[in-house]
Amino acid sequence: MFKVLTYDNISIAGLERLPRDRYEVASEIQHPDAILLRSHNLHGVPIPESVKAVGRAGAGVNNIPVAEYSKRGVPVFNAPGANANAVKELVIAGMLLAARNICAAWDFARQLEGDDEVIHHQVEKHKKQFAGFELAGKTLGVLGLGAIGVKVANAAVALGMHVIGYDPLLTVESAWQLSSSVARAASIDDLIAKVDLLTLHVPLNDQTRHLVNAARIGIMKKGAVLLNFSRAGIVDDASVCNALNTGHLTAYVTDFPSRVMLKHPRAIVLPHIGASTAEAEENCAVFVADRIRDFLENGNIRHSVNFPDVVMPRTEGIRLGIANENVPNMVGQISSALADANLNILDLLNKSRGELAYTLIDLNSEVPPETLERIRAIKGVLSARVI
Ligand SMILES: NC(=O)C1=CN([C@@H]2O[C@H](COP(=O)(O)OP(=O)(O)OC[C@H]3O[C@@H](n4cnc5c(N)ncnc54)[C@H](O)[C@@H]3O)[C@@H](O)[C@H]2O)C=CC1
Ligand SMILES: O=C(O)CCC(=O)C(=O)O
Repeated sequence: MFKVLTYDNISIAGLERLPRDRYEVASEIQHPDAILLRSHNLHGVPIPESVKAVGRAGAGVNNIPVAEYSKRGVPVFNAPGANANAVKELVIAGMLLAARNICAAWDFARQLEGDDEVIHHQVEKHKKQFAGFELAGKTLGVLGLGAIGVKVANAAVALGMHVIGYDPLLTVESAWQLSSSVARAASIDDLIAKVDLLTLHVPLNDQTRHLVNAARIGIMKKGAVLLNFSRAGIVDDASVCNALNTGHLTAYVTDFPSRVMLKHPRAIVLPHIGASTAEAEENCAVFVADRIRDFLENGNIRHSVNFPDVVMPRTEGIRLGIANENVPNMVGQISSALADANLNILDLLNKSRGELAYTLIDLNSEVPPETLERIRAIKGVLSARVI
């Protein structure tokens, strides 16, 4: 039996990918083989010795200390693109909420009193304060053209907007998906200086923390709208607050509320619901549960954020999965240990990614415990298990 510890609300469709006759899945469990989570913060949470894999049912992994798991030879999986459509739809909604002052107009309408004639009179008298602008013809800047950014850019083109994008690490896959109408900015500053609305779709990391700060807001057009459905921390909220106060920014729309933004009349703050649709929750949970299962049962790695993709079809025999540092002579030392135990290698696949590597080896017979311990003791081996 494999044990899977869950945090957060994981879609049942995903949990059902882990059959009950082979998996014990619970929110409280001792010695888990894997952790399945959404936004729960794992920073500072001790890593149980037993954990072999972590699955993030979503895109962002800034809630997971990936480097610490890497040192332990534990792959962290996510679900790239599985919730992108949900976020795209909320971003489009966010642009419309801001452009048409929908939140303030709704608040106004809900507090009206009196009979229909009075209400009608009040509506016609005051509606001018909620006059907005149309998205068609406006310029949208999309920072980060990954799974979400590409979908947002293409949808904005379909709405008649001019779209400019910036992503120095644009993948070939994203480039294929992106509308040819999307123009390319030369830099972040070039992008944000040109746009009427700016939407952020980058991960939170050391390069993107406070990427939108007072200096950058200063070069945005007066009256621009900022949308942040990426992460708190990418935007310096205090600077955005100042810009909203002076009118330099017309609106800030986000699903990452903070104290300074909560009650601000020009901020539209939502709970973190970008990915909260039945479809996205199911897509993410199914995607990542399948990856966790394939890793636990076959040692295969697909869509890990820290290890390379290593997938070998399962044949007869015993399989060894070894995570190691990407340094010379690892495979040589592992092979020697196996040869000394008189084990014959049927198949072997070794791949590296940055400082890490992963090796799958199919063998003709059982690995003696002392051989496994010898492999684990090789300098640079991070984890090794018989599968
Ligand atoms: N509000 C919500 O509920 C959700 C928020 N997110 C957030 O959105 C982020 C993006 O998600 P995806 O598009 O699925 O990820 P992705 O990995 O497909 O795309 C991210 C893109 O950002 C680019 N990028 C990285 N650093 C950059 C920089 N400094 N400047 C410009 N581009 C940069 C990358 O090259 C990549 O193309 C996630 O990391 C997560 O933080 C994701 C899903 C749901
Ligand atoms: O699970 C969620 O609702 C959070 C989604 C998210 O922020 C992500 O996938 O990065």
